[in-house]
Amino acid sequence: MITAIARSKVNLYLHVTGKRADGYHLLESLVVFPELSDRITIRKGKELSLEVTGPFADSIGSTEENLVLKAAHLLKSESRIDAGAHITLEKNLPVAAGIGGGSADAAATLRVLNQLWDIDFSDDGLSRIGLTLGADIPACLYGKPAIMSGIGERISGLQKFPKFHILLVNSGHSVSTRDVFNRLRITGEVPPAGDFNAATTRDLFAGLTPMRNDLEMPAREVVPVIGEVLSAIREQKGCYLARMSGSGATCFGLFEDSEAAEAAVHALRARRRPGWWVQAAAVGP
Ligand SMILES: C[C@](O)(CO)[C@H](O)COP(=O)(O)OP(=O)(O)OC[C@H]1O[C@@H](n2ccc(N)nc2=O)[C@H](O)[C@@H]1O
Ligand SMILES: Nc1ncnc2c1ncn2[C@@H]1O[C@H](COP(=O)(O)OP(=O)(O)OP(=O)(O)O)[C@@H](O)[C@H]1O
Repeated sequence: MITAIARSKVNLYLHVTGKRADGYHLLESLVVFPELSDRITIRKGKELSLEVTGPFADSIGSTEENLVLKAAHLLKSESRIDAGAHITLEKNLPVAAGIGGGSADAAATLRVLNQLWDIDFSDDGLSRIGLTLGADIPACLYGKPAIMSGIGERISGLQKFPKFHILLVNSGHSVSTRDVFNRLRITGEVPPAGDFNAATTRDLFAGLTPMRNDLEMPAREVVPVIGEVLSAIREQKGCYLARMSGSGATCFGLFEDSEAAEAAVHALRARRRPGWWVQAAAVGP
């Protein structure tokens, strides 16, 4: 039996730099992986099966459509292996929330089954398979601070990266990534790429300030309450910057120390609207 954590993904900025002929968008994004995660447990078995538990188990669609099972079936066919597995997914992260939950789960499944089934695919091989299921899967397979580009397949790790704390707030409204990209109108200049091999937290936060998330405006058309969430985060003492992650609707605030981030969690939980999910976590190199 192998247990693996599937960490949330946050896009600290996300610039859309172009569009491919097939409709997929070219991106440049700094991704990090806060210590908030789903959990995958896999045991060897004859068939492939999945059980979903945890606070957000009921938010996912059918088991057959779960990215965990899709990843397992794909790995099985790509490796032509005759094996099964019993998989349990503890779903702790909100679904369709812009923090990569499904992609993180699929990435963890590929990694664990590659080991459990003795397949020995390389990281690049797993990444190529993962990309066919979701553009965020290569980044989630890498799992460390990185600049993501292309449609998500190009991952460039950062050599130096400081530690900080992140506040995550989701209003409970799920967002379709496809819908948000479809609403996007590409206009204006893309801010120049920064150097994010930052030694200090202050340098990192300062470098992020002129950046943006180009998906915020289209996501706010679908979920207007994102504006209220961002304001509520910005009001918190010690919050350096607030922004939306991925295609939304989860928004984040950046803090230098854990005390300020935890105080913000308490303050927001005390006054939150029903259904708001509020968490804080460390982010590190
Ligand atoms: C927004 C991000 O979360 C940023 O990290 C990702 O780009 C989205 O990754 P994902 O959820 O794994 O996305 P996918 O499941 O591959 O794609 C969902 C839909 O989003 C659109 N899509 C996705 C990624 C991308 N680079 N360009 C796109 O236009 C496509 O319409 C696609 O059909
Ligand atoms: N294991 C899974 N966890 C979450 N969602 C899943 C899973 N498997 C399939 N899905 C489906 O995938 C869709 C997107 O969910 P997910 O939570 O990955 O979105 P997201 O957080 O917006 O991801 P991203 O940040 O990569 O765009 C949902 O419609 C959900 O029903």
